Amino acid sequence: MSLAGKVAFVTGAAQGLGKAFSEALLKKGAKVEAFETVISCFGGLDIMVNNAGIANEHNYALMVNINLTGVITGTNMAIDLMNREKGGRGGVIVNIASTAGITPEAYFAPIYTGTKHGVVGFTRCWSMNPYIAKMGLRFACLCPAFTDTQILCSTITDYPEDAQKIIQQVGINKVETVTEGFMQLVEDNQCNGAVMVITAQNGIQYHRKPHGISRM
Ligand SMILES: NC(=O)C1=CN([C@@H]2O[C@H](COP(=O)(O)OP(=O)(O)OC[C@H]3O[C@@H](n4cnc5c(N)ncnc54)[C@H](O)[C@@H]3O)[C@@H](O)[C@H]2O)C=CC1
Ligand SMILES: CCCCCC(=O)/C=C/[C@H]1C=CC(=O)[C@@H]1CCCCCCC(=O)O
Repeated sequence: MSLAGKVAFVTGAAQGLGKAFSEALLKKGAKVEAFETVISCFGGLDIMVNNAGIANEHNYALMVNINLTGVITGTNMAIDLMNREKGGRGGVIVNIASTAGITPEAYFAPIYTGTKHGVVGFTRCWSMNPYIAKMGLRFACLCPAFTDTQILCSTITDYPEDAQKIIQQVGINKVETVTEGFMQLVEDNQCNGAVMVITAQNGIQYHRKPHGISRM
């Protein structure tokens, strides 16, 4: 997908990965906008990134609301705006999960892990929907392991030694590597249903191979 002139919306773009994703999209010529103005200013939406998330095991209602309900709400709103059958231009929806959404390895974050499993399942399910080809939509899920942003300082302070052990085992991703993987998901038009895993040890890998929407 050429990104020149495309309109993107990234949730949680004030800092961390959301900010890096927005900057990478802008560099390629996309317009990164606030949701309220995408229709009035740019006539539509092409790229939706549900990125906002927190790590707070003490307030599970808030975390489920932001990490899972937020992704579902953002996806539903984007589908409405992007659906070709309803006058939209089609496009891609990228949901940001975590390796915690695939393999639970740390006992201290069961709720965070649950929300991210939800994001992976939700996104994969949409990618298999036979109607999305007509709607002109594709779906992908990005699952980074620990990455060098502020979220790392959150709830893991409750279990600093255990967290440190896991972090030492799996390492810490650079934001640049995660952004590179993210841009692959956005730019590859044939990529639907990808679940991309990014670790410091193994770099960018696909947990589930993408399938082209044309073959559905
Ligand atoms: N940094 C890491 O180790 C990893 C992060 N992730 C995921 O990546 C995503 C981005 O996180 P990071 O950039 O790392 O963390 P971060 O803490 O730097 O950024 C999170 C962003 O989400 C926004 N946000 C939080 N609650 C919000 C709300 N209610 N409404 C709107 N925005 C809200 C914040 O303002 C912030 O801009 C999250 O979904 C996180 O779970 C996934 C795997 C690893
Ligand atoms: C190997 C796990 C990588 C998890 C990457 C991630 O999303 C990290 C987020 C953490 C930042 C602060 C936290 O409290 C978050 C969760 C910490 C551990 C999650 C591990 C889940 C698991 O793999 O069991």
